[in-house]
Amino acid sequence: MALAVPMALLDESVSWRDLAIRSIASSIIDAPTVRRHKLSNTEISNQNYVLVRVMLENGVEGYGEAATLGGPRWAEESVESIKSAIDVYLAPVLIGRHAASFEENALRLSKAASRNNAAKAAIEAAMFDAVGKSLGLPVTTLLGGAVRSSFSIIWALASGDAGQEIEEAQAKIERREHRRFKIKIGFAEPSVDIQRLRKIRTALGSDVEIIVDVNQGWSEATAMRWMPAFADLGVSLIEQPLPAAQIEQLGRIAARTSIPIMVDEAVFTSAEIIRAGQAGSGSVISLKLVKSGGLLELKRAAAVAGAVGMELYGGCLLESGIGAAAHLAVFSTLPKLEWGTEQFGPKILANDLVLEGPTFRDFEVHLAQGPGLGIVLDEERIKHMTRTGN
Ligand SMILES: O=C(O)C[C@H]1C=CC(=O)O1
Ligand SMILES: [Mn+2]
Repeated sequence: MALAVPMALLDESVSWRDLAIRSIASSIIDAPTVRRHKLSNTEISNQNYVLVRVMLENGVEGYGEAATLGGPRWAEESVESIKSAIDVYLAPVLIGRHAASFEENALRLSKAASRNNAAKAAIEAAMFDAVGKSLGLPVTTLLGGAVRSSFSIIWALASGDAGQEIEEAQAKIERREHRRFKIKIGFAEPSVDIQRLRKIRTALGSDVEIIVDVNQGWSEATAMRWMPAFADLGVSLIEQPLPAAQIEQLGRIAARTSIPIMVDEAVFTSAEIIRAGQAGSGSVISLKLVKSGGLLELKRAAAVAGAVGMELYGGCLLESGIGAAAHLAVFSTLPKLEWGTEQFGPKILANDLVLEGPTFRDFEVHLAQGPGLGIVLDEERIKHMTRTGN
């Protein structure tokens, strides 16, 4: 099939050849976190990413990042599987192709490998970054234009130690960084989680927003028994209480609770979003690049979710400033984003991977500025954190 030349390239200063993909390189990064982060099914004190570098014929390099959480635990992809999917199956189908043919490139990626969403999203983010930098345009412009440049930003409390979590939350409020909190639960009995939450609620007061993420840790029976106690503590949202596959069961508990349910691990594809919508499984959806498999697909997921009546929440998988910039670029173009975002990942890292990227102030995260994703990598730090020997 002949490749169409995008209109922007009729500007003779950037030729078709300039935007051809010369190389795609991937590397594994192990980045320590400032503290232990616990989920119902795993815990980390090191975040693992695959950093993707797409080099164009004009010498411009774009960056993307695939995040994981606890190896192949949060989802089936691990940094090792992502790197080999990119190197062996995905990169080869894009070399020499036009980087700005985003839809066609996404089709080629989906023909080369099914799912592998984190890997595909990282490559697509890097292509957007490289093309944006080449054209002198922010990625948001390539995605249809931003309707917001800053977002209300949620922080996750996840050490499991109420005293530590209260101190951490109070410091975040004091520094005007966060006043909305998502608390990870489900690694202890609900009665223990309730005690922990009660301490946090008492210390922080009733004005502070509290969301809980169970990460699939409960059964339907446990949820039915304990959700009223969480409602009494003023929890505003319960994320993924049941195992991902239990869409109908989730629908049954959603119908019985006064707390909105957010679907996370249960919905990756648009078809899954529609199924969840039909089953009434949740009234809010967490949007993530590792689930959608690309920036354009995330926009479609948001539209489908909106059409089945779900409100939108800008999710994360503890991305660094690289992945956060890509998420915020897409989130900024969504007509609605009712719940703001939890793209706090750069702040959970002992050292972020970027020198310039999204910034955090006044309880908001602000879009990175400049062409492409607006990020500048901290190459020195990245060199230290790059895994060698693979
Ligand atoms: O939402 C998840 O399940 C994954 C992740 C995002 C924030 C956090 O604390 O954990
Ligand atoms: Mn979640």
